[in-house]
Amino acid sequence: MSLIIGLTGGIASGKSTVSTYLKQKGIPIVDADKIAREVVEPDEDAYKKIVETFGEEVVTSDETLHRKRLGEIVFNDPLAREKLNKIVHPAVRQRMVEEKNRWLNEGYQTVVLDIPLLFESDLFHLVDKVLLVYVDEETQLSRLMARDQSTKEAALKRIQAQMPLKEKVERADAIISNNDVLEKTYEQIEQLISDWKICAPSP
Ligand SMILES: CC(C)(COP(=O)(O)OP(=O)(O)OC[C@H]1O[C@@H](n2cnc3c(N)ncnc32)[C@H](O)[C@@H]1O)[C@@H](O)C(=O)NCCC(=O)NCCS
Ligand SMILES: Nc1ncnc2c1ncn2[C@@H]1O[C@H](COP(=O)(O)OP(=O)(O)OP(=O)(O)O)[C@@H](O)[C@H]1O
Repeated sequence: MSLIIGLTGGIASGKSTVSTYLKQKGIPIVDADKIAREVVEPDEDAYKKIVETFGEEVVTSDETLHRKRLGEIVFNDPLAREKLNKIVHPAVRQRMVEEKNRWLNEGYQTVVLDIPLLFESDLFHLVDKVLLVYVDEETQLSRLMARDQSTKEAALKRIQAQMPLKEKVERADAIISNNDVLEKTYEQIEQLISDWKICAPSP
């Protein structure tokens, strides 16, 4: 029996921290953020649509996407964000499913789909269980500002582009609280591996 886990949370809640730990245990991770970068490389359809929609100002001198500039546009304008999501999300979903199926075909029984917008994009049908990484609002804001070297205003805009973490809590199958030191987070992951009988070893 396979187990597909949807790993989610808010921005800077600690999804990568959890997925990195699980990866070290030999569990395959399908990373939506990574795929979202791949599908907007210059030779991809999504790239062309983004440039048509947002103009040359979102392209750098080496023809790659100017992520900072595009981020400034879409995190300040819900309609622009909706347009970008409509271009990028279908391609991301398709590649996530392909990647997950490849791991299953190789004989892995547990695959983790790391999807920041699992709730917002209603992607429950892709997973068997939802694992939420939780932090309180203050911690989320300070970690986001520190990691991205961003202002409070910019960080809040990004947080507010997502469903509040407190609402996500109610719909998750399990929650990892990442407010404390990393050691405490790792302990909770170990407990979850045991509770959900997660099969770590490669086939
Ligand atoms: C706007 C973009 C260019 C900004 O790039 P940047 O390098 O600054 O951020 P990065 O991609 O690393 O995303 C960081 C985090 O922002 C949040 N985020 C990204 N896109 C969105 C979005 N459309 N809505 C809400 N939150 C988002 C996620 O929590 C993500 O983990 C980029 O985020 C993007 O292309 N977003 C659209 C695709 C998308 O929704 N990706 C998220 C998962 S599929
Ligand atoms: N328990 C912790 N204690 C201190 N710092 C932490 C802890 N967990 C994560 N961090 C830091 O907080 C930041 C956000 O963590 P991480 O990148 O894992 O979040 P994320 O949910 O994957 O973010 P994103 O949504 O942007 O992809 C990082 O700089 C990370 O090093």
